[in-house]
Amino acid sequence: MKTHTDAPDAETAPQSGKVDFLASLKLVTGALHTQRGRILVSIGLATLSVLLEVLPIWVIYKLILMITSGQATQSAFWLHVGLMAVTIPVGYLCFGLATRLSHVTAFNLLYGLRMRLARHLAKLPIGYFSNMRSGRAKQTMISEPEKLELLIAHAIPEGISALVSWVIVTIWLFAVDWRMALASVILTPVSLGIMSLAIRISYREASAMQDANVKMNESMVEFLAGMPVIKIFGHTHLERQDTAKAVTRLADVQSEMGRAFVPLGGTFYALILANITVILTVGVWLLYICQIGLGTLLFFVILGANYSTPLMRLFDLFHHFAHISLSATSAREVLDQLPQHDSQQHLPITTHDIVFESVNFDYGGGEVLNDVSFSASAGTVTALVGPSGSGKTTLATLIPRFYDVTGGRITLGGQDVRDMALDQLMDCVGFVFQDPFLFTATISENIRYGRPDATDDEVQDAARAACAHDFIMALPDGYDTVIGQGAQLLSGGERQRISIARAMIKDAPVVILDEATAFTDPDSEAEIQQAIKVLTRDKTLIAIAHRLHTITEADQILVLDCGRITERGRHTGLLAKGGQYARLWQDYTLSQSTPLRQKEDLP
Ligand SMILES: Nc1ncnc2c1ncn2[C@@H]1O[C@H](COP(=O)(O)OP(=O)(O)OP(=O)(O)O)[C@@H](O)[C@H]1O
Repeated sequence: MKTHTDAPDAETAPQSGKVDFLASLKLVTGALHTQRGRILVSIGLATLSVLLEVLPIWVIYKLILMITSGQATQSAFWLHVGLMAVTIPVGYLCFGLATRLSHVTAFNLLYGLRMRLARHLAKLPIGYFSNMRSGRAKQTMISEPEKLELLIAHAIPEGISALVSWVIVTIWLFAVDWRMALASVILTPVSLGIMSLAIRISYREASAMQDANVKMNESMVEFLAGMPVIKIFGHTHLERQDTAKAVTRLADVQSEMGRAFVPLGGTFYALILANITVILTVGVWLLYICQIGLGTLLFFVILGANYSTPLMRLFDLFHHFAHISLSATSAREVLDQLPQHDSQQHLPITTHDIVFESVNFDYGGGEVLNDVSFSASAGTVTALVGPSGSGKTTLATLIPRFYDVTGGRITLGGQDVRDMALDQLMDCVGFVFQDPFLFTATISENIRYGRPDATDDEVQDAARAACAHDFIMALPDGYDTVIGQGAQLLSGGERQRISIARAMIKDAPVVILDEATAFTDPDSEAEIQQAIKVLTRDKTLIAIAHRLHTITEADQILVLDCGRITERGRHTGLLAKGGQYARLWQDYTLSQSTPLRQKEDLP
């Protein structure tokens, strides 16, 4: 029997630490062709803008030549001034248009990449997410793709135009006077050498920097999420938190990078500035020996001094490349994760019984379920009980394939759940989680999540059946009240009832309840039990229960211990047997009648 294994550990998967120089480009090449026209126009405009930037220097050179040779006329003077007056704003206009186009391209590609990541993540097995900390997830989805903006919006148009204009200007300089041109470029090989060393250092440090960044992100998210615990245990001093260590580590890595990088950057800029000294020395000497005129000297002083400006742009862009490539690598690694196997075959199912056949399962750290076999007939109630950690939730989550079994098989209506199309399986199964998750949306949108085409009346009927209608109507905007993070906060019991309403509206033939009444108060528990009876009428119900009085009428009770079924039967039969269930029941009834503090405990 084939098994479909879960994804590798997400904590390590997206962070290989290796820098693939072309990773960023490879990541977007598929989408780049859709934006090819925009990119080419943007590069063309950026190049034109750089050339228009140096054109006024040529105009000044021509003017000086005219004046020094006594050929200057008023009309020629105004023509040249007019040309300068046009080229400067046109150059800026071209640069503005190039930037606008490159940003539109970048945002389109980023949108596409994020959608690709989100769609791909939705296809990955749940195991991938349970190993992923929210700080890292945020980094992969939000911060890392953001860095590609620098590549697409700046590096491609500005980098390519800088390179092109640098080559053109070099040729131009040599065309005017090869000796002066040589003086202008003599320091360039040293500058390029320093640039390549700086890029190599930045590639070496980028990995440590990204790692420190991710750790700080994770730590910050945890720090904020754990604030109530931090406060109650008096750990509010940041110095005592791991967060402080993560922040310090990032600062250390940044300083280390600065220490390695700043001297190189400084030398690079100093050499660029030193260019003028060489040009002036050679130029004044050539002027002195009458080899060049004043116009040529001025031309080289102005153009030669600016000659390295494109190099400075490249230097600024290139030292970000390592970070961009690492971000692209981690996004690539997410996209390379194998999606959960989906047969995409809608198999014929006439009944909705669930059968576990010698099921084994482990999360990767030892067996959690061992040789579990049972059959839950359609329309019956199967209760799972057992000590904490015995594997009840794990067993239940295998049915909708949150994880795939590592041995044996699970069938629904006679079909292996792995052979069914995922959407068919999901249509068959409703799940009420122990800690229900509600989206930041209105209450009716949250309930309608169970069936998007449900009418308002159906949403209200489901809420009534889940005993949620009354408290919803008492909220400021009733069913239109926005709930979730940063909005109207609900109690645990209220959230649970909304999630029951959501499951009710889905009306799936198999329902799994993971301690669905855990947060309900005694007054509403009876009502919710009644609602659950309505929800699960004629359905195959698998219910995990710690509150054992809720499952006394179950058709079968499975007692789990250390991942094995140790007892099975009905409530009365299991009590009469006097085994593990009887002991659990005794402990449960005792805990229900024991006050938090006995009278004799009081001082
Ligand atoms: N995502 C996970 N990754 C690794 N181990 C896990 C994961 N979820 C649960 N486990 C382990 O599997 C075992 C069974 O856990 P499970 O949550 O299924 O037990 P349970 O009987 O439902 O417990 P409880 O009654 O406390 O909810 C435990 O040892 C637990 O630590």
